[in-house]
Amino acid sequence: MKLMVTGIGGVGGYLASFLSTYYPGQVTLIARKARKESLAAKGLVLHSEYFGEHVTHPAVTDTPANAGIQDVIFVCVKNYSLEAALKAVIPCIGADTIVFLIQNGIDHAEKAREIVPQGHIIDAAVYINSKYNDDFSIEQSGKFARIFFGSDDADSCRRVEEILAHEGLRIHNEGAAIGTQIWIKYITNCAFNVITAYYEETIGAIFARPDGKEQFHTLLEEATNVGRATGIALPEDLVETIYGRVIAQKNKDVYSSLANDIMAGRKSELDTFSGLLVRTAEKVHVAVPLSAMMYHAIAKRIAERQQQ
Ligand SMILES: NC(=O)C1=CN([C@@H]2O[C@H](COP(=O)(O)OP(=O)(O)OC[C@H]3O[C@@H](n4cnc5c(N)ncnc54)[C@H](OP(=O)(O)O)[C@@H]3O)[C@@H](O)[C@H]2O)C=CC1
Ligand SMILES: CC(C)(CO)C(=O)C(=O)O
Repeated sequence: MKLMVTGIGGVGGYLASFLSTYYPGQVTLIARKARKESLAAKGLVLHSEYFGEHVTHPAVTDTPANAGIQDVIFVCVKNYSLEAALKAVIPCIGADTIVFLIQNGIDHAEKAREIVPQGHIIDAAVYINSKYNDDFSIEQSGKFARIFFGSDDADSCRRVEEILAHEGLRIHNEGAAIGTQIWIKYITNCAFNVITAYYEETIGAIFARPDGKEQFHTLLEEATNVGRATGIALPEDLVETIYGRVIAQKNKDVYSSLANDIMAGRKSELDTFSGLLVRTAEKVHVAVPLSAMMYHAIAKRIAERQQQ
């Protein structure tokens, strides 16, 4: 079997370590420059609270075409890198190749369909806290790594389910109903990622603010209202379910991928979250005042920092 992972950061690094543990000799990583050199020289190093310590040695290349047609390509880049990453792996996509997308957001599958000439696209929503370190090792914190995935192609979903059914990942094959999970994750991100980026504080510190929990709840409500207005089927008690889950979360000493990127001065997925939410809200005539306020405030802060 030929498995490829492109985007060897927090999420892709974890998944690549998981895959190369169970499928040694069958995994190729797509990485560039210093990351590629490091992965080739030292292997892929994972420090994971959930999966343990692993050093694996999958093949690494910055020239995907050399790896040939793949069975599954896991695309783990940020939303804004999707187009470039997909175009680079087109030579590896045959008629039967599964292109498994792991991005936060709601528009990446549609974008991917326009780029990928053949094969089968599977969309996924991942719940994990993982990042890459300066030495390109991967650090996963928390006792969970969960993936919901699906598409209307049941055969491809079953093939991926068989590949991923191992300790170190909790998997949920949602089939054609994946859109609901994509929106549930998106709503979570439009609250969790945006509020941690707005305050540049951990979710625990935000909940200790007098209005922190209420603001988090309002962000969930706003995003849920937008989702429903677009016609997506969402559970009746969704806001309370997500709110309750995050309130009950044991480790609250965490930011989000968005907050981490903004605080580190890196390019971010702000537009993927509140930017797109605010634009969609306008189209479907739903008021999202808190999301809009936080979006504009964060965007302004990023622009000001870039000018300094
Ligand atoms: N991190 C987390 O805990 C979570 C992240 N997510 C989502 O998962 C997705 C991935 O996030 P995350 O893993 O954090 O991202 P990272 O920034 O950690 O990693 C992205 C990786 O993609 C690489 N990359 C960028 N462009 C290309 C390209 N054209 N070809 C090949 N590789 C490329 C980058 O390498 P380079 O240095 O070469 O640019 C980097 O290694 C995002 O949509 C995020 O929102 C979801 C849940 C949790
Ligand atoms: C929900 C959360 C915070 C962790 O899975 C996330 O998706 C992110 O950090 O991007």
